[in-house]
Amino acid sequence: MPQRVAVSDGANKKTSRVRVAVRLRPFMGNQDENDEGPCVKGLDSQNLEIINWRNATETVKYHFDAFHGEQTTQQEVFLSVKPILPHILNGQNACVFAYGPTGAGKTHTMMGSSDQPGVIPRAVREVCKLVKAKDDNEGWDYSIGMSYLEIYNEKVLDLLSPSSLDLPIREDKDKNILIPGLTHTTISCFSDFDKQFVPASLNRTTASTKLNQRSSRSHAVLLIKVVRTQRALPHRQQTGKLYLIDLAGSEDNRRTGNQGIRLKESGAINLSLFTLNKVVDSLNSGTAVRVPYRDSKLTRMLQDSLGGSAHSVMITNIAPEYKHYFDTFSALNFASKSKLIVNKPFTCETVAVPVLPVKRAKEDHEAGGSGEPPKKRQKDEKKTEQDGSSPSSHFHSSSEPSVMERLIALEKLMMNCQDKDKLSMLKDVAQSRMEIQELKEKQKEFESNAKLFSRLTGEGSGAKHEAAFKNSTAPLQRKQSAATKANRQQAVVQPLQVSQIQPLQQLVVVKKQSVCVKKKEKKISELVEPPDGKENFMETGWEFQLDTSVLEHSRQKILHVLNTGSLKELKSLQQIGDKKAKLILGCREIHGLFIKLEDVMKVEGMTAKRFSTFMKANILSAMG
Ligand SMILES: Nc1ncnc2c1ncn2[C@@H]1O[C@H](COP(=O)(O)OP(=O)(O)OP(=O)(O)O)[C@@H](O)[C@H]1O
Repeated sequence: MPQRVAVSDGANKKTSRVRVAVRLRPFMGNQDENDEGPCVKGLDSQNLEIINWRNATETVKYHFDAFHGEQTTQQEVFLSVKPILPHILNGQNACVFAYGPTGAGKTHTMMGSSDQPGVIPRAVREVCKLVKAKDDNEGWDYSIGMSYLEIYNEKVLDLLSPSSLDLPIREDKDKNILIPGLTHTTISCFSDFDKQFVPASLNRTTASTKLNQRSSRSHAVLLIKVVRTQRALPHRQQTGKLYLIDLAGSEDNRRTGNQGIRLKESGAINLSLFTLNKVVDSLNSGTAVRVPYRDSKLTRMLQDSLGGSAHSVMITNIAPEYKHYFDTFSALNFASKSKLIVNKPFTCETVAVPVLPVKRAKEDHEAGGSGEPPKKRQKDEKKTEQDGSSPSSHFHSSSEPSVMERLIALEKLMMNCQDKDKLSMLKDVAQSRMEIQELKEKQKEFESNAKLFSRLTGEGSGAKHEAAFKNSTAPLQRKQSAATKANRQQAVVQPLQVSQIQPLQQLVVVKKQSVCVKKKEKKISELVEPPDGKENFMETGWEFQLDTSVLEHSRQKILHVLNTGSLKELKSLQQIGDKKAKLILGCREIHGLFIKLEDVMKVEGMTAKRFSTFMKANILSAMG
């Protein structure tokens, strides 16, 4: 039985850094309603600058392994990829992926068109050429095979044999990623590949969105496998894999206008890209206990390509128009982070006679930061923070009213935190985004079930069931039917007469129209949380006993702290610790200011019950 071993290749003892190239697509003037010029400009073959959003007379500069300007040809972009291809003939893995916002040119870069073929056809042609050029006297036989799949709505679908079957992703004992059941076809030349690839690409899920007429709704992954077998004993066999990936674009749904199925797809796309971000953060931290590869199918599949055993090239596609400014800025920052990931290539080999496995030098997740000098961008951003210049009017586009707030919040957040905090905060933000998305999905599912339910139960009983449904969704929507309101008012009076509330009477004595609070020595936050966790009158309508103006004043005070408070000020709120305070800051960055107090339930872990406890503690505290 052949045994698979991982042997370190003498020629590749050095680590291999992810090479990051940035490609700027040509300006599409007619798409820019305000007819402004480009916001990004190339400086030379490695450097570019983007307008500083704080002051349009300044720019922020970035340095990458390669910068491809608007006039770059497909062949020139391919030259960034070409050097990694020979490795797959030596049993090593390589990966090329196009990353960037929707409509920025990823599919153009990877697939291209018949007259302007992209990286994928050029790379496959090159691999075929390299295999053909191998000297017979070296004593190895080569075979090339291909698989092609898409990750659509977190499902792995075979594009060569389309079906709705969600294929599993597995890992072998050498940490190679495998997809059992995925079609694998042998190809002997480029035209063999082309015959399979072109029709299979039509199976990929695409749709029209406001930002791209033919937007990829999935991540497309082409796998080219080169197996070489030694003719003589011990018939060593080496397998090299090349992943060529056209990622779906990150989407801001306020601008795509996505709804229904498009919105669901977008949720899955953004979720997997957020996870990709988290993986990059973990790898960069170098001390991560666990790199969250398994949190999305995309990152699970890229596990042996990012921070793993592959030679990788990331092509970040960006668009020059002002309306894409925020996406461009985020994509450039992500690309900057990715420069720090170091891969450790090794050769995968099987032999005909049993040999003891050679232990891989280190675990994948140890391939952390390379200790590159701090990015100049950060320095530039700091400089602009100090000068306090006013934001450019360019960004007050009517189509994107909150971009400025998001940028300001993001920057403020980054500036206020220590490096370690920054990292954990970024992780928290990504985590919250994921959870928010999941909650939204659940809520939608719940709503449609409820609608179906009320339809099934008929007209007469409909209102009753609807009321029941409204009650059960109350923690998310904070809307109350008249029926529930009445119940709550009752609850104000009733509990005062029963013994269960005895401990709380010691805490607060509240009369209508006037407020009188008697406190014992204990901390409010300790007292408002009943020890047995049961609901009591404090949980069900206590605020109705307070003077409305006092109550409103306290609520405004809390809202003000939530919206403007620094980390320290947030932590001074009752029930808010360090982690929650960071999550609130993160939530502010994603969703903007909290319009009403109930919006704080968007924060991860802030359930309706916790929110109610939080409110009680803080209102009582605000009242002194
Ligand atoms: N370098 C380029 N030269 C000419 N046209 C380009 C270039 N890059 C992109 N385009 C054009 O811009 C449009 C959007 O590009 P493309 O579909 O490749 O974007 P994308 O990033 O793949 O978007 P999505 O994530 O929505 O799939 C297409 O019409 C494409 O032909």
